[in-house]
Amino acid sequence: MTKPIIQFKHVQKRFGDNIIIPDLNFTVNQGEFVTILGSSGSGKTTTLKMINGLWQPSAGEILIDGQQISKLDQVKLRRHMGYVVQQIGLFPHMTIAENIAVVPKMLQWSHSKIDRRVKELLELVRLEPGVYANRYPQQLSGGQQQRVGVARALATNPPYVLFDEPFGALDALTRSELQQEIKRIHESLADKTFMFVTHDINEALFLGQRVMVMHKGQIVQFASPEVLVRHPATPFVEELLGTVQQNENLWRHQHD
Ligand SMILES: Nc1ncnc2c1ncn2[C@@H]1O[C@H](COP(=O)(O)OP(=O)(O)OP(=O)(O)O)[C@@H](O)[C@H]1O
Repeated sequence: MTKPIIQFKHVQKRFGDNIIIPDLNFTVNQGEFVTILGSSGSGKTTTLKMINGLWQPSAGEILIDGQQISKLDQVKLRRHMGYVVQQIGLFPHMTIAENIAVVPKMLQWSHSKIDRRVKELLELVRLEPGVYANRYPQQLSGGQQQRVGVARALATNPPYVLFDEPFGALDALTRSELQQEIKRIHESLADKTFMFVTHDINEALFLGQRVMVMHKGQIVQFASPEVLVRHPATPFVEELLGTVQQNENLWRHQHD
């Protein structure tokens, strides 16, 4: 059965006089993998930041698991949401194991519980614990550091994980590997809700069970990849999909 887990009801966000998001309405169900796709400045990051309570909406309401976000304890809320960003933000003076263990330590988990969890997470993101646990971030490649970022976000087993362009700075091959990993991880963890911001349409279509297309602070289409490709709702979506086709044509042409 589908259970609404993140709901936006007439959400507006303004910075000063600037209305960035005029009236946002959507529902994400428990266990879904939703990608948010849109041009630069369309409000993707702002939407994610309102989900984890980093920013408050200027009007309207956001419900997390049926409860108004404004009434929830903000620290607890953030601990229930993993957050993975492009600038991973690993602490350079801490080992990989220590980086993953930051929040569990704050929550005063026992040493043995932390050790077990770190090992489990490193295995989940396919970094051999014996090799990587005691290394420092600068001894890892960009892709490996992103894997640590994912492990850290999952450390306390949060029901929601938010991703903000996590693979934006990686080369195409590493990016594609990590996309497959993140899809596998979502499938292997029952009932986790993933929301993933990207401006790469291929990434959005590959990862998302549904894709939310944003333009100028509004949702122009929120549908499965199949529906999006077959029935683009607006000329903007058509244009986005057209860029994929153009790239393919270019690639084919070059290899003819
Ligand atoms: N703290 C802020 N103060 C004022 N304006 C802001 C602030 N944060 C974001 N904005 C504006 O809000 C709009 C949406 O920004 P947001 O970061 O959500 O876009 P985005 O879709 O994530 O873009 P990108 O893909 O470039 O990261 C932009 O026009 C941005 O300039």
